[in-house]
Amino acid sequence: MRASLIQIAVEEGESVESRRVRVAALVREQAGAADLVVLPELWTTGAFAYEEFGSEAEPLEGPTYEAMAKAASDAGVWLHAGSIPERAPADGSAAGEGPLYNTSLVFSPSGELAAAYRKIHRFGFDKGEAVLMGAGEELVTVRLPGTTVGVATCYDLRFPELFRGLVDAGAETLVIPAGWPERRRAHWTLLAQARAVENQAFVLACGTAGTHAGVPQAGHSIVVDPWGEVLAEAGSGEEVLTVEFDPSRVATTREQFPALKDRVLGLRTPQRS
Ligand SMILES: O=C(O)CCC(=O)C(=O)O
Repeated sequence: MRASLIQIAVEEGESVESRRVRVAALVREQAGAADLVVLPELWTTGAFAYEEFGSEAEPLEGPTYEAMAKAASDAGVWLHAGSIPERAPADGSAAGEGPLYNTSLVFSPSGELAAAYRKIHRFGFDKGEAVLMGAGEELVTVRLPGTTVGVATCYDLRFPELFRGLVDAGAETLVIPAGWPERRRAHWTLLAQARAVENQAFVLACGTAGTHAGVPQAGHSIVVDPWGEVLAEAGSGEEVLTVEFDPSRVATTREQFPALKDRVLGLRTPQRS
């Protein structure tokens, strides 16, 4: 399987619509070069452009959905289109001013929506996404030819129990769009490798480049194999990182070093008297 992670530069000088057109062209360029294309988190606005989440929010099937569905089918690729600020319907049925979510979209090579994932762990503690957006509640996996993909978004990377849930649901390849800041780049690399090793899974983690809302982005998108080896890593600028990997290595790694079988579930904390 060949995957291309498109590490988009999110800078303030470019409008959302221009970036959408530019990114769709980058996806189309992957025709014949990749089976799976991955984009970063909230690349329309930037993950730290909190003021724009509301004004640039879209319904699930909004302009980014339309552009990415078409780009996926034009290129004939599976496309993890990163995430959008989704404005959910107000009453669950009609369009309106409902809550915001950080929602990832995955398209099949015919441009059908294969999965949507609302980010479960919201970043910002007492500000930003954590207060502006709602929390997703469901783990999401998608079956691709040759591998089951488990999806997670950015800050989710810090929560190993989410990934164990994905593994229990059959995930073999973990795809993580992000807008990770440069300030904590060491955590990004370390956590990507940790999630790969502990889950004996491929990790494809795609970040952004550039600076928006005053936050320099880490870039350094990374692909890690089930043994924890880094197969490919981007630099800090805009870049398409293409890698070839063999998804069957997940099964062989899990057979040859069957640590996942030794999990002890339901551990109890000691009672203190
Ligand atoms: O956990 C971090 O350090 C970064 C998380 C983040 O930027 C996000 O989830 O948008």
